[in-house]
Amino acid sequence: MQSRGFKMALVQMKMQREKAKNVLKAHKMISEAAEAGADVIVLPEAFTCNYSKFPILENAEPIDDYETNEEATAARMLSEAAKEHSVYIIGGSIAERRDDGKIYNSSPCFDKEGNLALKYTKCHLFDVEIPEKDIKIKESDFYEFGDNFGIFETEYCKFGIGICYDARFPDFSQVLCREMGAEFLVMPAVFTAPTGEMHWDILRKTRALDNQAFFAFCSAARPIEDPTLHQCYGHSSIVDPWGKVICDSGHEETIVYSDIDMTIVEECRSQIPCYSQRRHDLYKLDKVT
Ligand SMILES: NC(=O)CC(=O)C(=O)O
Repeated sequence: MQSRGFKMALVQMKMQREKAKNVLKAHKMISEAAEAGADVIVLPEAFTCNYSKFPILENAEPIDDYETNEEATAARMLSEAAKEHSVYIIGGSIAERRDDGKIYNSSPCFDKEGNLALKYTKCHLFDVEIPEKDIKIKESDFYEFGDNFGIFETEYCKFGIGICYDARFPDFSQVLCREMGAEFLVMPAVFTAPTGEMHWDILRKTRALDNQAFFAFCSAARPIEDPTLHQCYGHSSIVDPWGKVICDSGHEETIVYSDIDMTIVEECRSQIPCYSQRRHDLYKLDKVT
């Protein structure tokens, strides 16, 4: 019998420039969350470095052979922490260097035995220019595009994984939920503060509502005291399938917890039966891979 209740922790850590310090801090915060009773622990996007071009390249590491490759310090820490505390870890994201020498933005997810159960690679890269907000970012200058979907199966539910900008693509989330059975979307993120101000709240609610699923954003904390670092929005949060925000962290370094009851998904989908009332005689989702 599937267990439908669990505690989720969103680790909103403040990153520094040095990878080793970030890995150490992530381990400490994971341990704190596990000791507080969390069953599923989520980290932010790019938690090994402050989100910007040069630290990302310098801090890249392999993921697949994390058990034997000495360079895989972050992935190995996540695996060991998952096993040590017997928790699921959705490992934010790590700049992943593959054998071809190219860098990907990948989210490694570990089961309670510390096995790498999923590696999802960000498939929508944030290439945008908004002059009025002084934002010019071209992630595709330093990351390659991913091409897989991320379903992380646990005894609680299937989690659908996306990273940051992925949240802006409704059909991506719909494929995860409607085609692949995810009931809980989890997106590690470091939205810019101005774009977060404009869209974070709308996006977290609409992705939950249009899939009648739980939705979590896990951000880094905003390093206000050092303007040379990436100023992300913060506000790690969870929205339930009815569109209600059930926790929100603000922008300081913290861990936010929520007790999740997955039966709300069935309740919501049966009371407002959008799933069964879709007009597939008129339109369909087009999943191509
Ligand atoms: N940084 C991102 O990937 C996305 C973001 O900041 C936004 O969509 O806004």
